[in-house]
Amino acid sequence: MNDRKRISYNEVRRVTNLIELSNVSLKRNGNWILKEISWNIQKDQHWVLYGLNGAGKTALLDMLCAYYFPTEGYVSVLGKVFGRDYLAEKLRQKIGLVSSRLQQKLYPSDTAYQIVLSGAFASIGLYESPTDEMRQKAIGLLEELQCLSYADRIYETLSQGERQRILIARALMADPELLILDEPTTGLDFLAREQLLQALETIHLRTNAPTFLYVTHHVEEILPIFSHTLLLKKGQVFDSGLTSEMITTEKLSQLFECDVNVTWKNERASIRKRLVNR
Ligand SMILES: Nc1ncnc2c1ncn2[C@@H]1O[C@H](COP(=O)(O)OP(=O)(O)OP(=O)(O)O)[C@@H](O)[C@H]1O
Repeated sequence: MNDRKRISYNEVRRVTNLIELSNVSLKRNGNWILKEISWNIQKDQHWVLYGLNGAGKTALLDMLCAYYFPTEGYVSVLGKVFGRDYLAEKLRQKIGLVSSRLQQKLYPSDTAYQIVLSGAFASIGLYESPTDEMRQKAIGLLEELQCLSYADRIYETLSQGERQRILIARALMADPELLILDEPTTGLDFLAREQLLQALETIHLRTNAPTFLYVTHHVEEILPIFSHTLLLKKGQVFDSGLTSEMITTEKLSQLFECDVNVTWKNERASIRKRLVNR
């Protein structure tokens, strides 16, 4: 008799799903901020989380990083089931996070190099002695992201574009399985924005590239590498699926409840509000 362990469909599904949310709702201070969110992210997919101000993007990210626990529903991130497995710290070490909120927590007097190195320990500030291997890796990342020329500069003296690159290098120090970029182009001019997006395309080509989750309210930032998009509206999933099917004139006009025109050129989208004929 074959007594090999039978692998159930659910087990297989949970191995390929990097993130799985099923009917997730979140209540804060008496308000439902997220309502019945169901969302699966598989290892070979790169997602955009798209929604207007106040849609619930930050709340959703905070949940994925185990800062919030769902009021209702099932959440599994990188194989850790919320409520069953011990989470928070260990999980966050496997998630690279680039966000303006993280930027505010960093010590502004640290050098860019120190901030990148601190990513190896997932710490704010550098309290442990980095190994030679970590130092080499940090230098390699600074080189890859074209930040070597300002590696010894104090972080607060860097431009916003330079800071974001440093944060990406820091996030990659721990070889994350998931890289969350929360509106990483805020405050960047269009050239700095394009340079940052180009850096993401380069990271995507690495052999151990993480899965991307890119949060934005600008369709112009959606790169061809972002295969899937979730449209979030008022704390609920408006729709989700292939980016080419989500970022369309029809879909976004419904999402915004106003007539917009979405055009695609060279695999990049742009959006305009449709003018009313006078
Ligand atoms: N702790 C809280 N208590 C009550 N309401 C909250 C709390 N946190 C967030 N909210 C509300 O939930 C809604 C979603 O907020 P969230 O910050 O997640 O939106 P967002 O999509 O990230 O917006 P933005 O693009 O402007 O950053 C907002 O109306 C916000 O006021």
